[in-house]
Amino acid sequence: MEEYLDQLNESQREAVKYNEGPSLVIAGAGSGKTRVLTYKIAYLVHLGLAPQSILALTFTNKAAREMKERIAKITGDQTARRLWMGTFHSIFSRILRYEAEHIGYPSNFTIYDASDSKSLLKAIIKEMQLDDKVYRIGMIQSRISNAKNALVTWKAYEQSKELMQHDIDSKVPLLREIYKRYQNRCQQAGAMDFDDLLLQTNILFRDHPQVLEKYRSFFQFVLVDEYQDTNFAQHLIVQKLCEQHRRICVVGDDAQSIYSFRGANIDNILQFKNQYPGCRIFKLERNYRSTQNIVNAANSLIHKNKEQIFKNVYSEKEQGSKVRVSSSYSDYEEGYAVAAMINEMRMRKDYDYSEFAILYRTNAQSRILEEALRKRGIPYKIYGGLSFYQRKEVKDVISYLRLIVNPHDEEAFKRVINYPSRGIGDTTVNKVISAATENNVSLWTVLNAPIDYALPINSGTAKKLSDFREMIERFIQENARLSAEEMAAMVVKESGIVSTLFQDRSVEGISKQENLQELLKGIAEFCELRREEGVEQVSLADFLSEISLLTDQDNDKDEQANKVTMMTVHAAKGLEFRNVFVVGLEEELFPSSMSKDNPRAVEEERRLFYVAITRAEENCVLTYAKSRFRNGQSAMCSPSRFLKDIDVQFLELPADSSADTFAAARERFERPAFSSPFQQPRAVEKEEPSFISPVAQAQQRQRLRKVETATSSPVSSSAPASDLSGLCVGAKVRHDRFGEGEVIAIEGDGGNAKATVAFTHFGQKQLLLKFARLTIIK
Ligand SMILES: Nc1ncnc2c1ncn2[C@@H]1O[C@H](COP(=O)(O)OP(=O)(O)OP(=O)(O)O)[C@@H](O)[C@H]1O
Ligand SMILES: [Mg+2]
Repeated sequence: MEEYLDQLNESQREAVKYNEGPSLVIAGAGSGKTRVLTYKIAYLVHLGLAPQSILALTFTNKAAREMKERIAKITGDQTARRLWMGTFHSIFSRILRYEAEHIGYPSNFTIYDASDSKSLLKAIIKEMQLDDKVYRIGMIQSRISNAKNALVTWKAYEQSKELMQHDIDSKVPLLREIYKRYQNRCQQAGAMDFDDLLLQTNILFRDHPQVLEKYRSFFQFVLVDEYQDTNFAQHLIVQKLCEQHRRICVVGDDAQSIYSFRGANIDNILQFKNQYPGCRIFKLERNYRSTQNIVNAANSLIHKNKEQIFKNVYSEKEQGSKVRVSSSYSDYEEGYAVAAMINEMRMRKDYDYSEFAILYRTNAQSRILEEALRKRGIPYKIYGGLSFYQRKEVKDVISYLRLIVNPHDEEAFKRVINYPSRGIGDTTVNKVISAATENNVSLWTVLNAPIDYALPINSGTAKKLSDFREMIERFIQENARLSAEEMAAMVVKESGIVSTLFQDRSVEGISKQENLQELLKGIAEFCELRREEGVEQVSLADFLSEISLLTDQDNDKDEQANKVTMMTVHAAKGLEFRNVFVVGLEEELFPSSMSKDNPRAVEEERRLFYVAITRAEENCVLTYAKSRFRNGQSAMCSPSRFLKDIDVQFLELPADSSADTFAAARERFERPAFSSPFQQPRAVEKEEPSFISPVAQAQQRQRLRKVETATSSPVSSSAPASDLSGLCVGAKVRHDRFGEGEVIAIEGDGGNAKATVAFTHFGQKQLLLKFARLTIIK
């Protein structure tokens, strides 16, 4: 019965079978940590532990799903389904729904997503008449979030002298008042934001020992994946559940701790053995994911970090290709080069598109890459960015559904009170909000008794408000007997959404209609799935709680599709692909400009790069561009310092830089910024991406030209190389991308002729005339 354990190596098997106390598996990427966790769960079930008494916490819903599928293969479906397995947020939101009454929330509480929180904060800052350039939403949101993840409630915040001083020093003395109002408003609306799910669980366990006791004895075994990225709030929940029975197993890798900006604390894993004296520590050394070259390249990189637990990681797979470094002239060319390489690699070996991933540091990089893939006809899917449920037309419908389940939901209320337009203007809505705030009640409560709350409105407006209220009440009544899909169909019809949306015959309008249909289809499929699981009446509340916790990594509408995956490195944690491109390896981008001067932050960026490289099984390509369009202008960039951290013997460098010249460039990088060869104004020299065969290069050049003539993107031009015979120093010229400027020097001749031009908006650039496509204007 235990033959599945043969699929593990000796150290993994030992870690799985150890069952005499707390254990920690700490090991490098790809060494089978997640696999150990998965098999350990199956093993525990075989030992006789009831599956519902096992709690397994993962970093994404996707990881939980994959683990469950794997376990189901060993233990059977029925068993796997009963496990408590999911992200911290999804598991504890479930528990909070059962226990909501203890902490003053309704069990049908709404979960505010980041944009709901933002919208509420915006409203509060406006009501308090604060300057939103000083009280910047993003900053306020992250400071409140950090406070919550450190378990600082608004009351504790208000009483803390240190925090008060910190706020005064950073010129936002009223932050604590914002936090207080925000929290009160969430409470009035019966809503929790993501961070509340962890904070409120902690409050629940702290203030209600009998509840804690119940879950302590309920969860007989607790397992946590990616433990290095837990924050204080998560860490404490786990500790509370396990400190008595000590049946806990966590796995992680300090070298992959990449979420400190969200309060993750690497000490949680480093201190584990002190917290659970006598705990067994298992180390796994063999990497099963990647070729030797990839593992060695990643090792040589991470060893540059000062703070780390030393680990020996090796691969017994083939040596494989070296990690390739490719440079491009610009971010646009980087995109084309990646697309060309994907096609080339597919020609050489029969890879599916789904076996490629493009990883970037920031979501903003995806647009240019997408454009390049689209032009090459390469199918792709993007994780993160604006998810389906964030699109306006989809979120509008969802807001109706949220209001039906919880009519006190303020953000949902504000979205739909005048959508579709029913003549209820902002002035009226603001009156409702003021009355609600003054009386500490929800907007819905005011709507139900406008006279009691002395709402200053005329009879016409009063009628419109009461029509809206009646409609929502009717929906609420129907919701008691209809399924989620029937309810959604009724809402879009009777609220007037369908007739409003379907009047719009523009391309945009049609795409909105399609999204609406897609949403209805999604709800129907969800109901169908639940019915198959035996749920008779699938409620709206079920559907909403399912979608409210989808994370960036869960955009799996076309998970099975044969498409290239595009995502941030953060989102790629724990995943693996045969071929990985890590793009934008430039200073100011990777490491990011925010981290570059802070040694600890640079170490975290280096860990992030380590995560990126170690996703690759067979091929890993690292690319950088020499110029990139950022903040409205094209700027020169230098290759990332991390490229020189990798031992050169595991790299294949660009054709334009032999190992030596590359090393020289890297050395120069250490000197003042302007001395880097890549920062000199060598702007428009074209360079082909490296290591593509000459034939492919020629084809690519031809295709690039075709693409350039076919598009109107800022980098391209439809003008053929111009007649520059009259070009002289002092001439006024126009360039497609850089605009107007004056020639200040000309040197070289024939194909090598270059002009130095001082552009009005882009500064001085040296241009290779055969490519530059300048027009003389004076
Ligand atoms: N003993 C083994 N035999 C065969 N394949 C294995 C073995 N152990 C792990 N693998 C495979 O190696 C790959 C990496 O394993 P896994 O994802 O569990 O590593 P990990 O340590 O969790 O990596 P990460 O640090 O990136 O999360 C997976 O494809 C896994 O199935
Ligand atoms: Mg893993």
